[in-house]
Amino acid sequence: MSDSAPRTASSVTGARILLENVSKRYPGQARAAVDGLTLEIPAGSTVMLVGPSGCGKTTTLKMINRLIEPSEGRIVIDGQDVTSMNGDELRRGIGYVIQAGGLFPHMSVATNIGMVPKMLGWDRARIAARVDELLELVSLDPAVYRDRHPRELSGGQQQRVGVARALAADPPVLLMDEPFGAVDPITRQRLQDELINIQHELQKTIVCVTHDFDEAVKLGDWIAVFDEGARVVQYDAPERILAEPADEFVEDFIGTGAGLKQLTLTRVREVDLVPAVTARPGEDVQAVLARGEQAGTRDVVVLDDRDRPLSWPARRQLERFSTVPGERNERLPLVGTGATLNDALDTMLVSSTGAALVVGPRDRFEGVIYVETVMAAITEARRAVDPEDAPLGHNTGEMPTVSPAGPGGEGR
Ligand SMILES: Nc1ncnc2c1ncn2[C@@H]1O[C@H](COP(=O)(O)OP(=O)(O)OP(=O)(O)O)[C@@H](O)[C@H]1O
Repeated sequence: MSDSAPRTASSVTGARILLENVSKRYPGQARAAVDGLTLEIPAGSTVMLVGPSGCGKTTTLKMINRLIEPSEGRIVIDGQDVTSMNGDELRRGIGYVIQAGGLFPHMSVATNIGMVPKMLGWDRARIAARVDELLELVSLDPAVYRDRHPRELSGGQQQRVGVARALAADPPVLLMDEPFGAVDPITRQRLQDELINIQHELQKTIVCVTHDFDEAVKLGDWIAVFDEGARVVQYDAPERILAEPADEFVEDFIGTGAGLKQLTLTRVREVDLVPAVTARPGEDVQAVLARGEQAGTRDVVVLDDRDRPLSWPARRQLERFSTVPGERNERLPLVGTGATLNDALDTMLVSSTGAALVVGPRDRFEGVIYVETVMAAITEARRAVDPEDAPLGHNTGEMPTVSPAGPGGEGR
């Protein structure tokens, strides 16, 4: 992939993608699966493709890495027309994540993750170091997981390895097709949070297909709502789609509770966290309690050697010991900094603590969030998004859906 195009920000490693007038006609089908689609995917942003079953989401996604060849039109990545380049070469530069991870069952986790780097001719030491780095990134302990086989992993862990594999050669673009469709809701929430954290760190360009509108709101910087033939009905920021759905089709698609969905728009990292006194296993309990008193906080969080929360004992519990215990409490209410306030509330409700521990990248402890903070944030007005910032998205022969009046201009 060429490096010639300017990047929008110094930290952005993703590339801009432009679909220009792209169509796909499958043999024997009367209607085009994708009909004259023009779609801009800004560098470093996450764009979610949503719409009813069969509307052309997956076809659109797979045309970007040419697993499906477009019948017409051009696809430009980072200034380079990729429609005519070698497909295998193109795919080595684009991460691809599918449901359930799509791992090769007969290969170890490390071999799965190191596949593309190996094809690119990296030496063994560099691949091994990269595998460990990526396992850390997706919150799996390399020493425990690198030699396991996919069948020895939970669904969520397989999905994490799938993400690590897609990121292996540090591609500027990540394509995801229903990446979290096969895991239970709690694991899905956790994986979404991790993806948000990873994206915060890496700033890739992500195009993601989902059936789940809440997931689109949570993960997307921009959401493209498609109707049949990948017709762009609305392409805008989640805030604006919720506040001003372009037409009844989008309204139906959003479903009920748009007001509540606003809650999914604010992330934990955007609210003020309450600091806690942290302690290490083996520390003198009285010294820790004195520190807490001095800091005026009742929360003591015990961290492991990588700053990950082990337990969150109440003062009374702690007083029963002379030194801080090192056991891990498996039922700690944890939320990621990328989690939404909605998720934070869920976590608090499930654990009935009225508060949760917030962890950042690599599960490092960041602070405590209280239910009061969430309630206060809910009452705050939603963030304003300038409609002019919305990327380009329309189909041939239609008025562009992006106008100063916003993408709703078309149908209103
Ligand atoms: N290989 C194929 N041959 C013929 N028609 C196809 C092929 N793949 C997809 N289609 C048709 O193209 C249209 C778009 O399919 P696509 O899989 O892109 O939709 P989608 O929005 O991803 O659907 P879903 O949400 O159900 O996964 C559908 O009508 C589908 O039946």
